[in-house]
Amino acid sequence: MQKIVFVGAGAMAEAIIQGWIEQEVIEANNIYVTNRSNFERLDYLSTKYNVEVLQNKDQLIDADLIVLVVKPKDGKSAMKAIKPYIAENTPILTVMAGIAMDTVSDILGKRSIARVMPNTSATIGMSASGIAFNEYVTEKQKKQFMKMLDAIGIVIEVEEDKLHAVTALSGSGPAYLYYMMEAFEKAGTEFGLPKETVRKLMVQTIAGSAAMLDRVKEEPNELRRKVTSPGGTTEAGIRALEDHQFSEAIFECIKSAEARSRELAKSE
Ligand SMILES: NC(=O)C1=CN([C@@H]2O[C@H](COP(=O)(O)OP(=O)(O)OC[C@H]3O[C@@H](n4cnc5c(N)ncnc54)[C@H](OP(=O)(O)O)[C@@H]3O)[C@@H](O)[C@H]2O)C=CC1
Ligand SMILES: O=C(O)[C@@H]1CCC=N1
Repeated sequence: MQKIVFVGAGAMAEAIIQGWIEQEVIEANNIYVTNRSNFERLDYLSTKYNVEVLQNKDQLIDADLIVLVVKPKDGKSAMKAIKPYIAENTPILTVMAGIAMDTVSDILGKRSIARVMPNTSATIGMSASGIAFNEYVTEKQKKQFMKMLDAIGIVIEVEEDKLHAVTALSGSGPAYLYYMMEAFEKAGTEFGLPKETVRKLMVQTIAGSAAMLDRVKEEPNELRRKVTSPGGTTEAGIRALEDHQFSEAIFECIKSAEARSRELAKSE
């Protein structure tokens, strides 16, 4: 990849840019960034990561890849604005939640399109991404896309329709876990521990539990059973979670996010 242009320069663009640079997917000076109007933000990215700022749209013509990473509501206008300047066969990687690849090709023309749902842990090479491809993506391009996404975490190919579920689970997922951390920190400090102590204990507990699930190949309920002594503390804690409909709350969380992703797809 010689030249990648990011259309959109917000949180997710930065996460991917940082990940690609750190994982040496592409050299910083081959990455170009553009946005709608926030020039300070472009300055910040160019100073922090040594990426180039797109000076005018004529520079889109020789891009090897265009990454669309604007909010879904801005997707159509962003695509219409670049359409007259891009080459006929430049592949597109769209990171926009809820916008179908058909919508992208309706505006930008028939071409190779990959649609990915990463998450912000791409920043540290730990994204969990789902990806779908349209019919114009060649096997060679598919391999290239998979390699690029693999460099910033793990990537799993799914049918495009299933990206709504991926968005609800792993796209939004970091926010749920940060929300849970906020609750642990609030509870832990109320019981007399310094916030920093609670953070260290819980970060390690979450990382350790995730690593156990990944490595020991046992089901979550089996691992849970091994922690739960009859009549002990864990049992008391789990009972309180059940009393407060923990499983139902998680189900509603995923259901609401998945439904919202579908709504966004309809409204765009
Ligand atoms: N944040 C996350 O955790 C994840 C986000 N996503 C998806 O990534 C996309 C971007 O999200 P995020 O980075 O959080 O959003 P941000 O609001 O942080 O960034 C949006 C960017 O889009 C730019 N923009 C808006 N309109 C245009 C336009 N017409 N032309 C060029 N650039 C434009 C904005 O520029 P300006 O500031 O100048 O207005 C800004 O740089 C969304 O579709 C989201 O669904 C996917 C997975 C995870
Ligand atoms: O909240 C959102 O809409 C985006 C998609 C996944 C994470 N953030």
